[in-house]
Amino acid sequence: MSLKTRILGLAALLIIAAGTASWLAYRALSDDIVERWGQQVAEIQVRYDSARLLQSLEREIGLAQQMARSSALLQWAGAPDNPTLKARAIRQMESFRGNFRDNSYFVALRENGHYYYNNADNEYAGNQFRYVLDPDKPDDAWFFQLLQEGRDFHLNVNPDTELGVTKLWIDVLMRDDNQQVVGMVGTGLNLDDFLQDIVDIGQDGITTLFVDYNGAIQLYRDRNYIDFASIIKPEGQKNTVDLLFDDPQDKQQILGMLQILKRRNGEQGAVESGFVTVNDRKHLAGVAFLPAIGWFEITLLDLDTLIPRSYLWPLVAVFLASLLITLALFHQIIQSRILRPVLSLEEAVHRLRNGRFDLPYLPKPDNEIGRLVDHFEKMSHALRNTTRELEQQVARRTEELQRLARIDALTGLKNRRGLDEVMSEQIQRAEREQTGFGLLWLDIDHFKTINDTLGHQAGDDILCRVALWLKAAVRPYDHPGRWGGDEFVVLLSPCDPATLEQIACRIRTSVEKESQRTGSAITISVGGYFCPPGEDLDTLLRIADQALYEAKRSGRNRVCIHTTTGKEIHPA
Ligand SMILES: Nc1nc2c(ncn2[C@@H]2O[C@H](COP(=O)(O)OP(=O)(O)OP(=O)(O)O)[C@@H](O)[C@H]2O)c(=O)[nH]1
Repeated sequence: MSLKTRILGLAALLIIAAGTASWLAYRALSDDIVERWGQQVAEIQVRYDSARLLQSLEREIGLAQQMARSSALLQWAGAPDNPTLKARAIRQMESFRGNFRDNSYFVALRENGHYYYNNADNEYAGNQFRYVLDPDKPDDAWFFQLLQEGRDFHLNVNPDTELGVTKLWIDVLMRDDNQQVVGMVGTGLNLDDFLQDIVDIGQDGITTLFVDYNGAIQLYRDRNYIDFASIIKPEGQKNTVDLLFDDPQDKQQILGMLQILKRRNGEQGAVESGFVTVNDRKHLAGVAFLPAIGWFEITLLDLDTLIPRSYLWPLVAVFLASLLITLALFHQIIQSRILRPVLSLEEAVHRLRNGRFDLPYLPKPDNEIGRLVDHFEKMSHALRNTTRELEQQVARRTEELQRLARIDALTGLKNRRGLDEVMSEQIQRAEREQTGFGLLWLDIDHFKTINDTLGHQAGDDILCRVALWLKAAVRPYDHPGRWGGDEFVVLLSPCDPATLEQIACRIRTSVEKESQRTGSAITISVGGYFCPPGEDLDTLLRIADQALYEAKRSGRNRVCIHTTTGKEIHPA
Protein backbone atom coordinates (compact mmCIF):
# COMPACT_ATOMS: atom_id res chain seq x y z
CA MET A 1 0.00 0.00 0.00
CA SER A 2 1.43 3.37 -1.00
CA LEU A 3 2.31 6.04 1.53
CA LYS A 4 -0.34 8.29 0.00
CA THR A 5 -3.07 5.67 0.45
CA ARG A 6 -1.97 5.01 4.02
CA ILE A 7 -1.86 8.69 4.98
CA LEU A 8 -5.20 9.47 3.36
CA GLY A 9 -6.77 6.33 4.84
CA LEU A 10 -5.47 7.24 8.28
CA ALA A 11 -6.67 10.83 7.87
CA ALA A 12 -10.12 9.61 6.79
CA LEU A 13 -10.29 7.27 9.78
CA LEU A 14 -9.26 10.04 12.17
CA ILE A 15 -11.77 12.47 10.68
CA ILE A 16 -14.54 9.87 10.81
CA ALA A 17 -13.61 9.03 14.41
CA ALA A 18 -13.54 12.72 15.32
CA GLY A 19 -16.77 13.28 13.38
CA THR A 20 -18.47 10.36 15.13
CA ALA A 21 -17.32 11.61 18.52
CA SER A 22 -18.53 15.12 17.62
CA TRP A 23 -21.78 13.66 16.35
CA LEU A 24 -22.36 11.73 19.57
CA ALA A 25 -21.46 14.80 21.61
CA TYR A 26 -23.76 16.86 19.42
CA ARG A 27 -26.58 14.33 19.87
CA ALA A 28 -26.15 14.37 23.64
CA LEU A 29 -25.98 18.17 23.66
CA SER A 30 -28.89 18.55 21.25
CA ASP A 31 -30.97 16.08 23.31
CA ASP A 32 -30.24 18.21 26.36
CA ILE A 33 -31.08 21.43 24.48
CA VAL A 34 -34.25 19.86 23.04
CA GLU A 35 -35.25 18.68 26.50
CA ARG A 36 -34.76 22.12 28.02
CA TRP A 37 -36.40 23.82 25.10
CA GLY A 38 -39.22 21.27 25.09
CA GLN A 39 -39.86 21.78 28.79
CA GLN A 40 -40.11 25.50 28.33
CA VAL A 41 -42.35 25.07 25.28
CA ALA A 42 -44.46 22.52 27.15
CA GLU A 43 -44.86 24.91 30.08
CA ILE A 44 -45.77 27.79 27.78
CA GLN A 45 -48.13 25.56 25.80
CA VAL A 46 -49.80 24.32 28.98
CA ARG A 47 -50.39 27.86 30.19
CA TYR A 48 -51.62 28.92 26.79
CA ASP A 49 -54.04 25.97 26.48
CA SER A 50 -55.22 26.47 30.06
CA ALA A 51 -55.82 30.13 29.42
CA ARG A 52 -57.78 29.33 26.26
CA LEU A 53 -59.98 26.86 28.12
CA LEU A 54 -60.54 29.12 31.08
CA GLN A 55 -61.22 32.12 28.87
CA SER A 56 -63.95 30.16 27.13
CA LEU A 57 -65.40 28.74 30.28
CA GLU A 58 -65.05 31.57 32.76
CA ARG A 59 -67.72 33.69 31.14
CA GLU A 60 -70.11 30.72 30.97
CA ILE A 61 -69.35 29.76 34.57
CA GLY A 62 -69.89 33.37 35.69
CA LEU A 63 -73.20 33.54 33.89
CA ALA A 64 -74.28 30.21 35.38
CA GLN A 65 -73.33 31.40 38.87
CA GLN A 66 -75.24 34.64 38.27
CA MET A 67 -78.22 32.58 37.15
CA ALA A 68 -77.95 30.39 40.25
CA ARG A 69 -78.14 33.50 42.42
CA SER A 70 -81.12 34.89 40.51
CA SER A 71 -83.86 35.75 43.05
CA ALA A 72 -86.60 34.82 40.57
CA LEU A 73 -85.20 31.34 40.29
CA LEU A 74 -84.45 30.95 43.99
CA GLN A 75 -88.00 32.01 44.96
CA TRP A 76 -89.53 29.63 42.45
CA ALA A 77 -87.25 26.82 43.68
CA GLY A 78 -88.79 27.34 47.10
CA ALA A 79 -92.35 27.05 45.63
CA PRO A 80 -92.07 25.13 42.36
CA ASP A 81 -95.80 24.81 41.91
CA ASN A 82 -96.51 28.52 42.10
CA PRO A 83 -97.46 29.41 38.49
CA THR A 84 -96.59 33.10 38.89
CA LEU A 85 -93.16 32.39 40.29
CA LYS A 86 -92.67 29.71 37.63
CA ALA A 87 -93.58 32.07 34.80
CA ARG A 88 -91.23 34.72 36.18
CA ALA A 89 -88.46 32.15 36.60
CA ILE A 90 -88.87 30.86 33.04
CA ARG A 91 -88.66 34.41 31.71
CA GLN A 92 -85.50 34.82 33.73
CA MET A 93 -84.08 31.55 32.34
CA GLU A 94 -84.87 32.60 28.80
CA SER A 95 -83.09 35.90 29.29
CA PHE A 96 -79.98 33.97 30.41
CA ARG A 97 -80.30 31.60 27.40
CA GLY A 98 -79.60 34.45 25.06
CA ASN A 99 -76.38 35.25 26.89
CA PHE A 100 -74.94 31.74 27.12
CA ARG A 101 -72.53 30.88 24.35
CA ASP A 102 -74.53 27.78 23.41
CA ASN A 103 -77.82 29.62 23.82
CA SER A 104 -79.02 26.80 26.01
CA TYR A 105 -79.62 26.31 29.69
CA PHE A 106 -80.97 23.85 32.16
CA VAL A 107 -82.54 24.19 35.58
CA ALA A 108 -83.22 21.25 37.88
CA LEU A 109 -85.16 21.67 41.09
CA ARG A 110 -84.36 19.65 44.13
CA GLU A 111 -87.84 19.65 45.58
CA ASN A 112 -89.67 17.95 42.71
CA GLY A 113 -86.73 16.80 40.53
CA HIS A 114 -88.16 18.72 37.57
CA TYR A 115 -85.67 19.33 34.80
CA TYR A 116 -86.09 22.37 32.52
CA TYR A 117 -84.17 22.93 29.33
CA ASN A 118 -84.18 25.03 26.20
CA ASN A 119 -81.72 25.27 23.36
CA ALA A 120 -80.45 27.66 20.72
CA ASP A 121 -83.31 26.83 18.37
CA ASN A 122 -85.74 27.73 21.13
CA GLU A 123 -87.11 24.29 20.47
CA TYR A 124 -88.79 24.03 23.83
CA ALA A 125 -90.37 27.47 24.03
CA GLY A 126 -93.32 27.28 26.44
CA ASN A 127 -92.40 23.71 27.07
CA GLN A 128 -89.16 24.06 29.00
CA PHE A 129 -90.08 21.38 31.47
CA ARG A 130 -88.56 18.25 29.96
CA TYR A 131 -88.77 15.44 32.46
CA VAL A 132 -88.55 14.44 36.10
CA LEU A 133 -85.14 13.33 37.37
CA ASP A 134 -85.28 9.87 38.84
CA PRO A 135 -82.84 8.90 41.62
CA ASP A 136 -83.04 5.28 40.45
CA LYS A 137 -82.20 6.09 36.86
CA PRO A 138 -78.45 5.84 36.02
CA ASP A 139 -78.72 8.65 33.48
CA ASP A 140 -79.94 10.99 36.20
CA ALA A 141 -77.43 9.90 38.80
CA TRP A 142 -75.23 12.91 38.10
CA PHE A 143 -77.82 15.26 39.59
CA PHE A 144 -78.25 13.41 42.79
CA GLN A 145 -74.50 12.78 43.08
CA LEU A 146 -73.74 16.51 42.79
CA LEU A 147 -76.43 17.37 45.31
CA GLN A 148 -74.93 14.89 47.68
CA GLU A 149 -71.39 16.13 47.20
CA GLY A 150 -72.58 19.71 47.62
CA ARG A 151 -69.98 21.07 45.18
CA ASP A 152 -71.04 24.55 44.19
CA PHE A 153 -69.60 24.18 40.74
CA HIS A 154 -68.85 21.23 38.55
CA LEU A 155 -67.95 20.49 34.96
CA ASN A 156 -69.37 17.32 33.50
CA VAL A 157 -68.99 15.79 30.06
CA ASN A 158 -72.08 13.77 29.62
CA PRO A 159 -74.52 12.64 26.98
CA ASP A 160 -78.12 13.55 27.81
CA THR A 161 -80.10 10.60 26.60
CA GLU A 162 -83.41 12.38 27.10
CA LEU A 163 -82.28 15.36 25.05
CA GLY A 164 -80.07 13.36 22.71
CA VAL A 165 -77.06 15.66 23.06
CA THR A 166 -73.52 15.25 24.41
CA LYS A 167 -72.26 18.33 26.05
CA LEU A 168 -69.74 19.77 28.40
CA TRP A 169 -72.08 20.72 31.18
CA ILE A 170 -71.44 23.55 33.59
CA ASP A 171 -73.32 22.71 36.77
CA VAL A 172 -73.81 25.34 39.51
CA LEU A 173 -75.77 24.68 42.71
CA MET A 174 -78.57 27.03 43.75
CA ARG A 175 -78.54 27.84 47.43
CA ASP A 176 -81.21 29.72 49.32
CA ASP A 177 -80.56 32.28 52.01
CA ASN A 178 -79.88 29.46 54.46
CA GLN A 179 -77.29 27.97 52.14
CA GLN A 180 -79.53 25.03 51.53
CA VAL A 181 -79.25 23.51 48.08
CA VAL A 182 -82.51 24.04 46.26
CA GLY A 183 -81.56 23.20 42.74
CA MET A 184 -79.03 23.32 40.02
CA VAL A 185 -78.58 25.53 36.95
CA GLY A 186 -76.15 25.62 34.14
CA THR A 187 -75.51 25.43 30.48
CA GLY A 188 -74.05 22.90 28.12
CA LEU A 189 -71.45 23.52 25.45
CA ASN A 190 -71.60 21.45 22.31
CA LEU A 191 -68.79 18.96 22.83
CA ASP A 192 -67.78 18.69 19.20
CA ASP A 193 -67.53 22.47 18.76
CA PHE A 194 -65.73 22.82 22.05
CA LEU A 195 -63.24 20.10 21.26
CA GLN A 196 -62.55 21.71 17.91
CA ASP A 197 -62.16 25.18 19.42
CA ILE A 198 -60.11 24.27 22.47
CA VAL A 199 -58.60 20.82 22.14
CA ASP A 200 -58.25 19.71 18.56
CA ILE A 201 -56.94 22.95 17.14
CA GLY A 202 -54.78 21.34 14.45
CA GLN A 203 -51.34 22.22 15.77
CA ASP A 204 -49.05 19.55 14.35
CA GLY A 205 -47.18 17.65 17.03
CA ILE A 206 -49.15 19.20 19.91
CA THR A 207 -51.87 17.22 21.66
CA THR A 208 -53.96 18.83 24.37
CA LEU A 209 -56.25 17.06 26.82
CA PHE A 210 -57.97 17.84 30.07
CA VAL A 211 -58.48 15.39 32.89
CA ASP A 212 -60.46 15.81 36.04
CA TYR A 213 -59.19 15.80 39.59
CA ASN A 214 -59.02 12.01 39.56
CA GLY A 215 -57.24 11.80 36.21
CA ALA A 216 -60.35 10.83 34.19
CA ILE A 217 -60.12 12.11 30.64
CA GLN A 218 -62.63 14.91 30.08
CA LEU A 219 -61.62 16.62 26.88
CA TYR A 220 -59.60 14.84 24.24
CA ARG A 221 -59.70 14.89 20.47
CA ASP A 222 -60.49 11.17 20.38
CA ARG A 223 -63.98 10.90 21.89
CA ASN A 224 -63.47 7.20 22.54
CA TYR A 225 -61.09 8.04 25.36
CA ILE A 226 -63.39 10.60 27.03
CA ASP A 227 -64.67 9.44 30.35
CA PHE A 228 -68.31 10.52 30.07
CA ALA A 229 -70.21 11.11 33.26
CA SER A 230 -67.15 10.59 35.39
CA ILE A 231 -68.91 11.75 38.48
CA ILE A 232 -71.15 8.77 38.73
CA LYS A 233 -68.54 6.11 37.88
CA PRO A 234 -66.78 4.23 40.60
CA GLU A 235 -62.99 4.47 40.76
CA GLY A 236 -61.36 1.84 38.58
CA GLN A 237 -63.93 2.05 35.82
CA LYS A 238 -62.94 5.47 34.63
CA ASN A 239 -61.00 6.26 31.47
CA THR A 240 -58.01 7.76 33.17
CA VAL A 241 -55.09 9.46 31.51
CA ASP A 242 -52.77 6.49 31.92
CA LEU A 243 -54.75 4.74 29.14
CA LEU A 244 -52.83 6.84 26.66
CA PHE A 245 -49.49 5.36 27.64
CA ASP A 246 -48.16 1.86 27.02
CA ASP A 247 -45.15 2.00 29.26
CA PRO A 248 -46.01 1.45 32.95
CA GLN A 249 -43.24 3.88 33.88
CA ASP A 250 -44.93 6.59 31.79
CA LYS A 251 -48.28 5.87 33.48
CA GLN A 252 -46.59 6.18 36.87
CA GLN A 253 -44.83 9.34 35.84
CA ILE A 254 -48.00 11.08 34.64
CA LEU A 255 -50.03 10.04 37.68
CA GLY A 256 -47.09 11.13 39.84
CA MET A 257 -47.12 14.56 38.20
CA LEU A 258 -50.85 14.88 38.95
CA GLN A 259 -50.16 14.03 42.60
CA ILE A 260 -47.36 16.58 42.84
CA LEU A 261 -49.56 19.31 41.36
CA LYS A 262 -52.40 18.38 43.69
CA ARG A 263 -50.03 18.85 46.62
CA ARG A 264 -48.94 22.20 45.23
CA ASN A 265 -52.69 22.94 45.00
CA GLY A 266 -52.81 25.41 42.14
CA GLU A 267 -49.64 27.22 43.01
CA GLN A 268 -49.23 30.05 40.53
CA GLY A 269 -47.49 28.86 37.34
CA ALA A 270 -46.81 25.36 38.64
CA VAL A 271 -46.10 23.05 35.73
CA GLU A 272 -44.62 19.53 35.72
CA SER A 273 -42.98 18.02 32.65
CA GLY A 274 -41.30 14.81 31.55
CA PHE A 275 -40.63 12.50 28.59
CA VAL A 276 -43.21 9.83 27.74
CA THR A 277 -43.90 7.50 24.81
CA VAL A 278 -47.22 7.72 22.97
CA ASN A 279 -47.86 5.48 19.95
CA ASP A 280 -44.15 4.56 19.92
CA ARG A 281 -43.13 8.19 19.57
CA LYS A 282 -41.24 10.19 22.12
CA HIS A 283 -43.29 13.01 23.56
CA LEU A 284 -42.68 15.67 26.13
CA ALA A 285 -45.60 15.92 28.53
CA GLY A 286 -46.43 19.18 30.33
CA VAL A 287 -49.05 19.13 33.10
CA ALA A 288 -50.72 22.03 34.94
CA PHE A 289 -53.53 22.14 37.50
CA LEU A 290 -56.43 24.52 36.90
CA PRO A 291 -57.89 25.21 40.37
CA ALA A 292 -60.73 27.30 38.92
CA ILE A 293 -62.31 24.21 37.41
CA GLY A 294 -60.52 21.45 39.35
CA TRP A 295 -59.08 19.89 36.21
CA PHE A 296 -55.59 19.19 34.94
CA GLU A 297 -54.43 20.28 31.56
CA ILE A 298 -51.97 17.96 29.82
CA THR A 299 -50.01 18.93 26.72
CA LEU A 300 -48.10 16.30 24.76
CA LEU A 301 -45.37 17.58 22.39
CA ASP A 302 -44.33 15.14 19.68
CA LEU A 303 -40.62 15.93 19.41
CA ASP A 304 -40.18 14.02 16.14
CA THR A 305 -42.84 16.21 14.54
CA LEU A 306 -41.74 19.46 16.13
CA ILE A 307 -38.05 18.78 15.55
CA PRO A 308 -38.01 16.24 12.71
CA ARG A 309 -34.89 14.15 12.11
CA SER A 310 -34.78 15.64 8.62
CA TYR A 311 -33.56 18.85 10.30
CA LEU A 312 -30.32 16.96 10.88
CA TRP A 313 -29.74 16.09 7.22
CA PRO A 314 -28.20 19.47 6.38
CA LEU A 315 -25.87 18.90 9.31
CA VAL A 316 -24.94 15.46 7.97
CA ALA A 317 -24.50 16.97 4.51
CA VAL A 318 -22.28 19.71 5.94
CA PHE A 319 -20.28 17.08 7.82
CA LEU A 320 -19.83 14.93 4.70
CA ALA A 321 -18.96 17.97 2.59
CA SER A 322 -16.45 19.17 5.16
CA LEU A 323 -15.06 15.61 5.34
CA LEU A 324 -14.54 15.59 1.58
CA ILE A 325 -13.12 19.12 1.52
CA THR A 326 -10.82 18.28 4.44
CA LEU A 327 -9.62 15.11 2.68
CA ALA A 328 -9.09 17.02 -0.57
CA LEU A 329 -7.15 19.76 1.23
CA PHE A 330 -5.26 17.18 3.23
CA HIS A 331 -4.46 15.33 0.02
CA GLN A 332 -3.27 18.56 -1.57
CA ILE A 333 -1.08 19.44 1.40
CA ILE A 334 0.31 15.90 1.73
CA GLN A 335 0.90 15.84 -2.01
CA SER A 336 2.75 19.15 -2.15
CA ARG A 337 4.47 19.04 1.23
CA ILE A 338 5.39 15.35 1.48
CA LEU A 339 4.55 12.98 -1.38
CA ARG A 340 5.75 14.99 -4.39
CA PRO A 341 9.08 15.93 -2.73
CA VAL A 342 9.56 12.32 -1.55
CA LEU A 343 8.78 10.88 -5.01
CA SER A 344 11.11 13.39 -6.69
CA LEU A 345 13.77 12.50 -4.14
CA GLU A 346 13.25 8.80 -4.84
CA GLU A 347 13.62 9.46 -8.59
CA ALA A 348 16.79 11.47 -7.93
CA VAL A 349 18.23 8.70 -5.72
CA HIS A 350 17.42 6.19 -8.46
CA ARG A 351 19.23 8.28 -11.08
CA LEU A 352 22.18 8.82 -8.78
CA ARG A 353 22.39 5.10 -8.10
CA ASN A 354 22.66 4.57 -11.89
CA GLY A 355 25.48 7.11 -12.02
CA ARG A 356 23.40 9.92 -13.49
CA PHE A 357 23.94 13.37 -12.08
CA ASP A 358 21.26 15.14 -14.16
CA LEU A 359 18.87 15.33 -11.23
CA PRO A 360 15.20 16.21 -11.82
CA TYR A 361 13.68 19.35 -10.30
CA LEU A 362 13.43 18.71 -6.56
CA PRO A 363 10.71 20.64 -4.71
CA LYS A 364 11.84 21.79 -1.28
CA PRO A 365 8.95 22.36 1.11
CA ASP A 366 9.69 24.36 4.23
CA ASN A 367 9.86 21.33 6.51
CA GLU A 368 12.04 18.34 7.45
CA ILE A 369 11.59 16.87 3.98
CA GLY A 370 12.76 20.14 2.40
CA ARG A 371 15.87 20.04 4.58
CA LEU A 372 16.43 16.38 3.65
CA VAL A 373 16.16 17.28 -0.05
CA ASP A 374 18.62 20.14 0.50
CA HIS A 375 21.12 17.78 2.17
CA PHE A 376 20.63 15.28 -0.63
CA GLU A 377 21.31 17.95 -3.27
CA LYS A 378 24.50 19.04 -1.51
CA MET A 379 25.54 15.42 -1.12
CA SER A 380 24.90 14.67 -4.80
CA HIS A 381 26.84 17.80 -5.86
CA ALA A 382 29.77 16.72 -3.71
CA LEU A 383 29.52 13.22 -5.13
CA ARG A 384 29.40 14.57 -8.68
CA ASN A 385 32.49 16.76 -8.09
CA THR A 386 34.39 13.90 -6.47
CA THR A 387 33.40 11.53 -9.29
CA ARG A 388 34.46 14.07 -11.92
CA GLU A 389 37.78 14.59 -10.21
CA LEU A 390 38.27 10.84 -9.99
CA GLU A 391 37.34 10.40 -13.62
CA GLN A 392 39.74 13.14 -14.65
CA GLN A 393 42.45 11.56 -12.53
CA VAL A 394 41.77 8.14 -14.03
CA ALA A 395 41.79 9.66 -17.53
CA ARG A 396 45.10 11.40 -16.83
CA ARG A 397 46.60 8.23 -15.43
CA THR A 398 45.26 6.11 -18.25
CA GLU A 399 46.70 8.56 -20.72
CA GLU A 400 50.02 8.41 -18.88
CA LEU A 401 49.91 4.62 -18.83
CA GLN A 402 49.10 4.57 -22.50
CA ARG A 403 51.99 6.91 -23.13
CA LEU A 404 54.27 4.81 -20.96
CA ALA A 405 53.13 1.70 -22.77
CA ARG A 406 54.59 3.21 -25.93
CA ILE A 407 57.86 4.39 -24.31
CA ASP A 408 60.94 2.33 -23.72
CA ALA A 409 61.65 2.44 -20.01
CA LEU A 410 65.45 2.41 -20.35
CA THR A 411 66.06 4.95 -23.06
CA GLY A 412 62.91 7.04 -23.06
CA LEU A 413 62.49 6.52 -26.80
CA LYS A 414 59.39 4.99 -28.38
CA ASN A 415 59.26 1.27 -27.87
CA ARG A 416 58.21 -1.28 -30.42
CA ARG A 417 54.50 -0.63 -29.86
CA GLY A 418 55.02 3.11 -30.24
CA LEU A 419 57.02 2.57 -33.40
CA ASP A 420 54.37 0.21 -34.80
CA GLU A 421 51.73 2.92 -34.37
CA VAL A 422 53.84 5.61 -36.00
CA MET A 423 54.73 3.28 -38.88
CA SER A 424 51.07 2.39 -39.46
CA GLU A 425 50.17 6.09 -39.54
CA GLN A 426 53.00 6.81 -42.00
CA ILE A 427 51.97 3.90 -44.25
CA GLN A 428 48.44 5.35 -44.41
CA ARG A 429 49.69 8.87 -44.96
CA ALA A 430 52.06 7.70 -47.69
CA GLU A 431 49.20 5.89 -49.35
CA ARG A 432 46.96 8.91 -49.01
CA GLU A 433 49.48 11.53 -50.16
CA GLN A 434 51.41 9.24 -52.48
CA THR A 435 54.71 10.22 -50.89
CA GLY A 436 57.38 7.93 -49.44
CA PHE A 437 59.10 7.97 -46.02
CA GLY A 438 62.37 6.65 -44.69
CA LEU A 439 63.05 3.77 -42.33
CA LEU A 440 66.40 3.15 -40.60
CA TRP A 441 67.28 -0.01 -38.63
CA LEU A 442 70.28 0.32 -36.34
CA ASP A 443 72.17 -2.32 -34.34
CA ILE A 444 75.16 -1.83 -32.02
CA ASP A 445 78.11 -3.84 -33.23
CA HIS A 446 79.30 -6.62 -30.91
CA PHE A 447 77.12 -5.49 -28.10
CA LYS A 448 77.18 -8.94 -26.59
CA THR A 449 80.94 -8.57 -26.11
CA ILE A 450 80.39 -5.21 -24.38
CA ASN A 451 77.92 -6.78 -22.04
CA ASP A 452 80.17 -9.69 -21.38
CA THR A 453 83.30 -7.64 -20.74
CA LEU A 454 81.95 -4.48 -19.08
CA GLY A 455 78.84 -5.88 -17.52
CA HIS A 456 75.12 -5.53 -18.14
CA GLN A 457 74.88 -2.15 -16.43
CA ALA A 458 77.54 -0.70 -18.66
CA GLY A 459 75.60 -2.15 -21.58
CA ASP A 460 72.51 -0.31 -20.40
CA ASP A 461 74.45 2.95 -20.11
CA ILE A 462 75.66 2.55 -23.68
CA LEU A 463 72.10 1.89 -24.82
CA CYS A 464 71.00 5.16 -23.12
CA ARG A 465 73.81 7.14 -24.67
CA VAL A 466 73.13 5.74 -28.13
CA ALA A 467 69.51 6.87 -27.64
CA LEU A 468 70.67 10.41 -26.79
CA TRP A 469 72.98 10.62 -29.76
CA LEU A 470 70.28 9.21 -31.97
CA LYS A 471 67.83 11.88 -30.89
CA ALA A 472 70.43 14.57 -31.42
CA ALA A 473 71.22 13.31 -34.89
CA VAL A 474 67.64 13.27 -36.27
CA ARG A 475 65.19 16.12 -37.03
CA PRO A 476 62.60 17.12 -34.44
CA TYR A 477 59.78 15.63 -36.48
CA ASP A 478 61.51 12.28 -37.02
CA HIS A 479 60.63 9.31 -34.82
CA PRO A 480 63.56 7.47 -33.22
CA GLY A 481 62.76 4.33 -31.15
CA ARG A 482 64.22 1.23 -29.59
CA TRP A 483 63.04 -1.90 -31.38
CA GLY A 484 64.45 -4.19 -28.64
CA GLY A 485 67.81 -5.36 -27.31
CA ASP A 486 70.55 -3.29 -29.03
CA GLU A 487 68.39 -2.53 -32.07
CA PHE A 488 66.97 0.95 -32.83
CA VAL A 489 64.59 2.13 -35.54
CA VAL A 490 64.18 5.66 -36.91
CA LEU A 491 61.25 6.69 -39.05
CA LEU A 492 61.93 9.75 -41.19
CA SER A 493 59.05 11.76 -42.54
CA PRO A 494 58.93 13.73 -44.72
CA CYS A 495 61.83 12.15 -46.51
CA ASP A 496 63.43 11.33 -49.78
CA PRO A 497 66.19 8.79 -50.59
CA ALA A 498 69.00 11.38 -50.39
CA THR A 499 67.87 12.67 -47.00
CA LEU A 500 67.53 9.06 -45.80
CA GLU A 501 71.04 8.32 -46.72
CA GLN A 502 72.32 11.58 -45.30
CA ILE A 503 70.69 11.11 -41.91
CA ALA A 504 71.73 7.43 -41.74
CA CYS A 505 75.34 8.36 -42.28
CA ARG A 506 75.09 11.22 -39.82
CA ILE A 507 73.77 8.88 -37.13
CA ARG A 508 76.46 6.31 -37.67
CA THR A 509 79.17 9.02 -37.60
CA SER A 510 77.68 10.67 -34.54
CA VAL A 511 77.64 7.41 -32.55
CA GLU A 512 81.17 6.58 -33.54
CA LYS A 513 82.51 10.00 -32.67
CA GLU A 514 80.54 10.61 -29.55
CA SER A 515 81.40 7.19 -28.15
CA GLN A 516 85.03 7.76 -28.76
CA ARG A 517 84.76 11.07 -26.95
CA THR A 518 83.23 9.38 -23.93
CA GLY A 519 85.96 6.78 -23.79
CA SER A 520 83.96 3.67 -24.63
CA ALA A 521 84.13 3.50 -28.36
CA ILE A 522 81.34 1.69 -30.11
CA THR A 523 80.04 1.53 -33.60
CA ILE A 524 76.69 0.81 -35.13
CA SER A 525 75.51 -0.74 -38.34
CA VAL A 526 72.58 0.89 -40.15
CA GLY A 527 70.14 -0.56 -42.65
CA GLY A 528 67.89 1.90 -44.46
CA TYR A 529 64.95 1.71 -46.76
CA PHE A 530 63.05 4.46 -48.55
CA CYS A 531 59.49 3.17 -48.38
CA PRO A 532 57.28 3.91 -51.38
CA PRO A 533 53.50 4.36 -50.99
CA GLY A 534 51.47 1.17 -51.03
CA GLU A 535 53.82 -1.15 -49.13
CA ASP A 536 52.75 -2.97 -45.99
CA LEU A 537 54.56 -2.91 -42.66
CA ASP A 538 55.96 -6.45 -42.83
CA THR A 539 57.52 -5.76 -46.20
CA LEU A 540 59.09 -2.53 -44.99
CA LEU A 541 60.56 -4.15 -41.91
CA ARG A 542 61.80 -7.12 -43.81
CA ILE A 543 63.60 -4.92 -46.40
CA ALA A 544 65.11 -2.63 -43.71
CA ASP A 545 66.22 -5.73 -41.78
CA GLN A 546 67.86 -7.07 -44.93
CA ALA A 547 69.66 -3.77 -45.40
CA LEU A 548 70.92 -3.98 -41.81
CA TYR A 549 72.00 -7.51 -42.42
CA GLU A 550 73.87 -6.34 -45.48
CA ALA A 551 75.58 -3.65 -43.42
CA LYS A 552 76.68 -6.22 -40.83
CA ARG A 553 77.76 -8.68 -43.42
CA SER A 554 79.81 -6.02 -45.17
CA GLY A 555 81.95 -5.58 -42.10
CA ARG A 556 79.80 -3.59 -39.60
CA ASN A 557 80.09 0.17 -38.82
CA ARG A 558 78.51 1.06 -42.12
CA VAL A 559 75.26 2.11 -43.71
CA CYS A 560 73.37 0.06 -46.24
CA ILE A 561 70.43 1.81 -47.99
CA HIS A 562 67.85 -0.03 -50.00
CA THR A 563 65.82 1.89 -52.51
CA THR A 564 63.44 0.77 -55.16
CA THR A 565 66.24 1.10 -57.64
CA GLY A 566 68.78 -0.99 -55.70
CA LYS A 567 71.04 -0.95 -52.65
CA GLU A 568 73.99 1.19 -51.67
CA ILE A 569 76.57 0.52 -48.97
CA HIS A 570 78.40 3.37 -47.26
CA PRO A 571 81.40 2.15 -45.27
CA ALA A 572 82.86 4.19 -42.36
N1 LIG B 1 73.01 -4.55 -21.28
C1 LIG B 1 72.00 -4.97 -22.00
N2 LIG B 1 72.19 -5.94 -22.89
C2 LIG B 1 71.18 -6.34 -23.69
C3 LIG B 1 69.91 -5.76 -23.57
N3 LIG B 1 69.11 -6.39 -24.48
C4 LIG B 1 69.85 -7.30 -25.15
N4 LIG B 1 71.10 -7.27 -24.68
C5 LIG B 1 72.18 -8.03 -25.13
O1 LIG B 1 72.61 -7.52 -26.31
C6 LIG B 1 73.28 -8.54 -27.02
C7 LIG B 1 72.90 -8.48 -28.46
O2 LIG B 1 73.82 -9.23 -29.22
P1 LIG B 1 73.58 -9.45 -30.72
O3 LIG B 1 72.98 -8.24 -31.35
O4 LIG B 1 72.83 -10.73 -30.92
O5 LIG B 1 75.07 -9.64 -31.22
P2 LIG B 1 76.24 -8.65 -31.20
O6 LIG B 1 77.07 -9.03 -30.03
O7 LIG B 1 75.70 -7.21 -31.05
O8 LIG B 1 76.90 -8.87 -32.52
P3 LIG B 1 76.48 -8.23 -33.87
O9 LIG B 1 75.11 -7.65 -33.77
O10 LIG B 1 76.51 -9.28 -34.84
O11 LIG B 1 77.47 -7.15 -34.05
C8 LIG B 1 72.92 -9.83 -26.35
O12 LIG B 1 74.03 -10.33 -25.63
C9 LIG B 1 71.85 -9.47 -25.34
O13 LIG B 1 71.93 -10.21 -24.16
C10 LIG B 1 69.71 -4.75 -22.60
O14 LIG B 1 68.62 -4.17 -22.43
N5 LIG B 1 70.82 -4.40 -21.87
